[in-house]
Amino acid sequence: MKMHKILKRILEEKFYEIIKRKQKGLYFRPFWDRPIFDLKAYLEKENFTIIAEIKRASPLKGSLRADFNPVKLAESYIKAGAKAISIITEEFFFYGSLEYLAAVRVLTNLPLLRKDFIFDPIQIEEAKAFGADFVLLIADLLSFEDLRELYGYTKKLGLSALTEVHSEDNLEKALSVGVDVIGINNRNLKTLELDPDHAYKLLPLIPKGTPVIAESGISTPEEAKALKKAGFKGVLIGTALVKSENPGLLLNKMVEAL
Ligand SMILES: O=C(O)c1ccccc1NCC(=O)[C@H](O)[C@H](O)COP(=O)(O)O
Repeated sequence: MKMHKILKRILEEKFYEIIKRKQKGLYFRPFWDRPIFDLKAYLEKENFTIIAEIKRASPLKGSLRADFNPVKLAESYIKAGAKAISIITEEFFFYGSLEYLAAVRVLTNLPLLRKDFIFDPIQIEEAKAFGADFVLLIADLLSFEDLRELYGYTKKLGLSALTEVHSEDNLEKALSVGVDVIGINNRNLKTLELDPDHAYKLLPLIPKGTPVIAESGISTPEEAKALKKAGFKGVLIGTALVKSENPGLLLNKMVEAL
């Protein structure tokens, strides 16, 4: 789907308005000219990638941090050695924002993930306009046709996708679409229950050449190290970092432990 020029203009206007309001004194422009990003190649090049998440709240736990500041959090992640940053942009349940994505984009060239519930190609356009390098596509929430369309459109825009699965059926769906990076979510989106060992169970079902990221409920350096040893190419960590007294220190301990 090609973006209509009026829509593009609306997004640009919105972008400038937000930036002017929130980041006085700094110069920004939409990030349509970001280089093409290949998540699979990036994960293969890196030894192990910790994707540190900027997550203001969760539907179950509410606000995760009283002094939440996405820019400060991102700065501490960058300093601590994060290899990528995930920014939750969903507004109503996670209190996220596309503004956070744009604000982090200007801080770093690290790969940025727009983490949201993506159902429509326009959300992928937004992701690109606000500076993301890759988006989350949740196979458990999309039909085969929708996943194929959104995945294809993501690639067409020069972005990458982290395709998340929880169930074996949805893993098969993602593999038949031909996605190149899989995230296994330890959280069951039907029940919201967390099983920290779930990712280990699905890993053997994924072809060797497909990098796999373990997601949710990971909170210690030992857990990250064990996942690396088992063959995961990275982990996605939110709550444990955001709730930590010193997110940068905890992340650095994880990085050092690998
Ligand atoms: O985090 C939640 O409570 C949640 C509830 C419903 C749907 C999705 C949810 N989380 C989204 C995520 O995928 C996590 O933010 C991400 O995997 C990091 O997990 P964690 O380290 O456990 O915060």
